[in-house]
Amino acid sequence: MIELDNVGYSYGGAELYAQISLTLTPGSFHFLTGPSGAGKTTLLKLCYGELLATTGTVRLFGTDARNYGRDDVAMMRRRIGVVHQDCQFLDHLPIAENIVLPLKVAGREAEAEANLPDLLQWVGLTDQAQQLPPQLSGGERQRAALARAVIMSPEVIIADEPTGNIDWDMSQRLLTLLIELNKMGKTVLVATHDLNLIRAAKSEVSARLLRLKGGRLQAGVEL
Ligand SMILES: Nc1ncnc2c1ncn2[C@@H]1O[C@H](COP(=O)(O)OP(=O)(O)OP(=O)(O)O)[C@@H](O)[C@H]1O
Repeated sequence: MIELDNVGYSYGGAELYAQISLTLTPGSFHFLTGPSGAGKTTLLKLCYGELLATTGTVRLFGTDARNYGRDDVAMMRRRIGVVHQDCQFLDHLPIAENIVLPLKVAGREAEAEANLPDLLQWVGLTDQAQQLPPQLSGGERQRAALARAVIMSPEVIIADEPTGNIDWDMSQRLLTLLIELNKMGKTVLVATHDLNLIRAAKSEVSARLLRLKGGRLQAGVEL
């Protein structure tokens, strides 16, 4: 469903990578690791169509990412839920409003009201629903960001360092949620520095480890 074929990317200077190939098949679970600055966030952005490859081809749901028009790109992005590194909430809106915002923007208010209680319960934030994002802990914010990412029922979940600033118990809780999503059939791609998290996942899910280093993507790396 997401396919990178000999992809290269440059922000204008030197090439960050050349000839990266990767296929995310439906229902797969991948961890993406590698040193800071290796280009993990950039690679994720290529995978959800936020950036276009400088060379090579990215196919999203069978279509070359370059061929998505403005309307199609909005539709395509609803099929991919993204948990951003910094969560990107609107701080003046209660967390519940932030979570349902994508559905409301899509004009699906009734669905937003109907789905919210179950979703809040799933991420364990029922009691925090009316709090503003700055009032939540790091772990709560990440779980809220995951709830927002899944509210449109996407087929793919992409998470960028979802456990970056949270403690181990919270990290494991978030990992459990990601594994549950994968067991429901969602395709999951998680960028992380946290090798303990990857080790913890190994006994729970059949995950593939990708390592980005020196402009190369190694697949199936052992820890
Ligand atoms: N918008 C941008 N313009 C120019 N250079 C950028 C931009 N975004 C990222 N870079 C550079 O591209 C390289 C890769 O950045 P990226 O954020 O993808 O790495 P990363 O592996 O996710 O790093 P980290 O683990 O620290 O989050 C870095 O050298 C970064 O400075």
